[in-house]
Parts: sequence; structure tokens; C-alpha cells
Amino acid sequence: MKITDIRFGMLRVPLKTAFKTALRTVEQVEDVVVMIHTDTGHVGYGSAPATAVITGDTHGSIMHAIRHYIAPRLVGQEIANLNRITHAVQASMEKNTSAKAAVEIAVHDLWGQLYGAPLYQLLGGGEPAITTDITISVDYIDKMVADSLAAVDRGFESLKIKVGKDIGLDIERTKAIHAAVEGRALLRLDANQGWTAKQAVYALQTLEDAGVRLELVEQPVKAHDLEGLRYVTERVHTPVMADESVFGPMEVIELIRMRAADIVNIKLMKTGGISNAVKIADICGLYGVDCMIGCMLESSIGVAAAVHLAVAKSDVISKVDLDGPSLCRFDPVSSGVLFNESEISITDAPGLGIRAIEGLVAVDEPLA
Ligand SMILES: C[C@H](N)C(=O)N[C@@H](CCC(=O)O)C(=O)O
Ligand SMILES: [Mg+2]
Repeated sequence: MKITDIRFGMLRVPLKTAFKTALRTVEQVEDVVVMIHTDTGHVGYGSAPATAVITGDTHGSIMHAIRHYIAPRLVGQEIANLNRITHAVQASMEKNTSAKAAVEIAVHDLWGQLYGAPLYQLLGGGEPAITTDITISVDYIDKMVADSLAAVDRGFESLKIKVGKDIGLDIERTKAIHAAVEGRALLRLDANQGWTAKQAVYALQTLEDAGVRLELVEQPVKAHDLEGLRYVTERVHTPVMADESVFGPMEVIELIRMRAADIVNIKLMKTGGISNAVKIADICGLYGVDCMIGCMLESSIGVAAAVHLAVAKSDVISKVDLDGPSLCRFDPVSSGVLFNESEISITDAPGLGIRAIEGLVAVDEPLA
């Protein structure tokens, strides 16, 4: 099975409610879909959103990077030589992790199709079912409480509460949600870099003193501020998770060396795909550092790949934030991963098992 061509499409899916974080507000998922064609007629699917505020990638940069830097190294390659392909993807250029991720996802989809097995089985196997949390966007307190109660009624037992806009309000937001759902859901906070280290310590100690037990706090300080992250980690009981601070394996090694955080959030769009995500899980496994598997606001194509990885690496990945599809009004993708609110399961379909993508708009430009 040899790669012959790489084509693009755009997939847009409206959200149930606006997705609001300290970094951005979004009304719909907008993914570049990558389709890798082969000489056997098999097509592999991958996708990437443009999370410019986190990765620096835009739809234009994703397609440009694939078209001009990645694709020329892949056309003609045998899918059976997976490591050679992922190495070529990673060596093609610096950064551009979303483009690399979309391509690696599609290549892994084909790898599964080549061997007639769902991807998670080739990555090491596991129980093909996981449970995700759901994100509660940062908003007025009443709206966040109502959204949290609705999520709990939908069966979510873990809420990822977005904060990081205003330290005083963030404390009130968290207290109000805690009071409303106490005992019915675990609470995770994600400040998306919105606090200073001192503010984070103040907020978390205030919540701890008030008896608000948090499962973890994610990325309280700026991405580049590893010292600040360590400052927080050393001063609070709440486990601290690094998200925007760590993209690839080298950054994770540095984070562990500095003891800057307790948990690592692995996202394919930050790692540049599955090969580096596996490396990060293995590094964290060696050092006994717990991991979350996360996603950007993205469609169920890329999230499906993350589900396969989470199942295969469940010894290290104990926390799941793969709620992209649950935040959408509908799922236009029929695949081997079934998203049913908090419960996600995988069928026996080979690769990612993608059968149809409704509303996919082809981007008709030649590769070169
Ligand atoms: C969607 C997921 N729950 C999430 O919050 N992901 C990111 C933000 C991604 C985005 O802005 O698209 C996170 O910070 O964890
Ligand atoms: Mg985060």
C-alpha cells in the first residue's frame, strides 16, 4: 500500500453553545480534513483545527505545510514502513504540529487498514471503552452553574471548568459550581494561562481552605513560564497539570526534570501526532507521571485517533478530556469510534473505521 496523493477538505460543525476560554471564543468546529490516497484505493483520514492561540497554526498554514513540506516526502512511501513515514513527517520542518498531526493520523488510519485491525490494537491493545469529561465554558456564574447541572444530568461525572478571566470571579464561579454539583461530579479547572503564579496560588489556596476539592488545575500560568508553574505546584495541594507549556517529548522531559507539574496533558495537535504522543506517554510512564489525553475544539476524526491512543496507553493515561464531539450539535463523521456523551467506545473496524463525512467541502488545489 503506497501513498499516491494527499487531498484536503474543510469540515464545519456548529456547537451546542459557544466555547469560551481565557484565550478565545468559538462558535463552531472548523477542521482541515486530510485524505491520503494510496495505490490500493484505500484512503486514510486525518484532521486538524486551527488553534492559532495555542499552536500558532491556521487553516492556511496547515495546508501549506502539508502541501509544500510534508507531502513531497511521503508520496511513494509504503504504509508498512510506518516509522520511516512518521520520521519523515517530524523531520519535514520545525513546529507546525497540527499539520504533522493531521498527516500522522491519516497514516495511522491506513496502517490499521493495511493490517485489518482497529488502530488501538496495533498500538498495544486494551479495553475499547473510555469515559470523558465535558468542558464548561467560562461565562456568567449563573450560566456556568446551569451548564454544569445540565452536563451532570447528561451523565458527565467529570467537569472541566474554564476559568482564567478574573481571579475573584473565578473563585466565585468555582465555589458556585461546587455547591451546585457537590458529590455528583469531579471538578477540573483549566485557566488556559490566565493567571499569574501568585494569583494561582491565592485562588487555589482559597478554594482549598473553603473545602472545594478539585481533581486538578490545568495550565494556571503562561505557557513559557515553567518557573511559575513550579511555583504553583510547590505551594498547593491540588494537582497541577501542564497543557500549553508542553508540546513534544523534549519539553516533557524538561518539565519532569524541573518538577514543574504533577500531570501532563497530551494532545495530538501539540505533539505533532501519534508517534510523539506515544513517546510522551512512555516517558511519563517511566517517571510515574500521570497523563491526561486532551483535544482541541475539533471534530471526531482527530478525536477518534486520540481515543485509540488513550485505550492503548491506559496504563499511563488515566484522565480523558475528549469532549470535542459532545460539544457539537451533531457528529457528521461515521467512524469506528462511537461517541455517546461521556461514554466512548471503539468497534472492530480497521484503522479509524471512517465510512462517511457529511458536509465535507473539498479544497481543490493540486499538491504542488
Ligand atoms: C476541547 C477541550 N476540552 C479543551 O478545552 N481543549 C483545550 C482548548 C482548545 C481550544 O481552544 O480549541 C484546552 O485548553 O484544554
Ligand atoms: Mg487546557
